[in-house]
Amino acid sequence: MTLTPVAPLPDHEVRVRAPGKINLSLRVGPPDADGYHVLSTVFQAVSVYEEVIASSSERFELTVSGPQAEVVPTDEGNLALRAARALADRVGIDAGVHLHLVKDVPVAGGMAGGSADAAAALVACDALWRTGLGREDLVEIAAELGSDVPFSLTGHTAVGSGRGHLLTPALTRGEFHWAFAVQHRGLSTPAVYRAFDELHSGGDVAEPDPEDDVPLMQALRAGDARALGAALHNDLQMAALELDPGLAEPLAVAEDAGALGVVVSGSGPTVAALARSRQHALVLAAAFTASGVADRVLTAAGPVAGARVVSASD
Ligand SMILES: C[C@@](CO)(OP(=O)(O)O)[C@H](O)COP(=O)(O)OP(=O)(O)OC[C@H]1O[C@@H](n2ccc(N)nc2=O)[C@H](O)[C@@H]1O
Ligand SMILES: Nc1ncnc2c1ncn2[C@@H]1O[C@H](COP(=O)(O)OP(=O)(O)O)[C@@H](O)[C@H]1O
Repeated sequence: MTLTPVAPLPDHEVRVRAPGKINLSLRVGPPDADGYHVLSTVFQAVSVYEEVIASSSERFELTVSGPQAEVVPTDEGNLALRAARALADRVGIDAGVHLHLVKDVPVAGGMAGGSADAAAALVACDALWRTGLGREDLVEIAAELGSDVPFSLTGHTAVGSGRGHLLTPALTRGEFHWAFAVQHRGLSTPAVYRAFDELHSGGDVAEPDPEDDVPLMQALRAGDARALGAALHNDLQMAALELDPGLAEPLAVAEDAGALGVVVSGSGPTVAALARSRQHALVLAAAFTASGVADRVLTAAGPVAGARVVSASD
């Protein structure tokens, strides 16, 4: 494809918001030749947001603010910067960008904050540089950046297969309300997958079967929070608990406080508790706070949309 990008306008700025996610179900199969695991997962985007502000610059630059800004890499390891470079390479644009990340999604928390930043950077730079690419092109670049990045673009609720990057939208009714117990200590995603492999070194891992999530999909379609709570599932939870045994505490606190269901989010260590209502989510959050089992406590609702432009100035 030959594209002739228009030079970015000076002082042009684009703001994009992208959500964090939880895995309502995460079923993990054996690793493939590259060490990646075949997944069957159900993602839900929740109303905890990253904001990426992209502005014209001759260089690729990045600044970060938010509750854990000091632990976020600002060099080439930052997924948002990698996303901007990947898009520039794809369209052959000879320009840089300044990205400012306003982070709210927990860092290394299993809620895909870095993926949200990458998706937001793609959408922001696409608008800034007026690349003319289609949505499918952005999804393709997203999948090269990380397994969770396509979902951060898409949002809502979706079934993920392959490495988690092949998405099918899921039907849902109404809103679900969540409380999150966040740990600043974080967990490394590759380390949790390695711990999963060690726990299953006897070779007892089968290909994940989406049929196992039929009750969960029915609960989503019916908007039945109680049935959803009973169907939450995470094959990585035991591995996360092995690496961070302290996670048993927020899991127990949420159960004692009457959560409809409680699960480690993705590779953890964030613990997600499903509430009956917005009000009940505040009750669960108060239980997390009062028991001192979290460094930070959040409430949110889902599903919400994926990465979207919120404002653009010419
Ligand atoms: C566990 C999950 C569940 O949604 O999310 P997080 O908890 O990280 O948010 C994902 O599978 C994480 O996706 P993401 O964080 O994008 O992973 P990637 O950058 O693609 O890969 C990071 C590392 O995770 C492992 N990995 C990732 C995906 C996958 N299907 N199998 C894997 O084994 C590999 O060790 C890989 O080197
Ligand atoms: N934009 C970013 N925000 C946060 N972490 C990032 C970013 N880019 C790269 N990283 C690195 O990726 C790691 C995991 O990122 P994150 O997406 O927050 O967690 P998770 O994969 O658990 O959902 C971080 O510990 C950090 O070293």
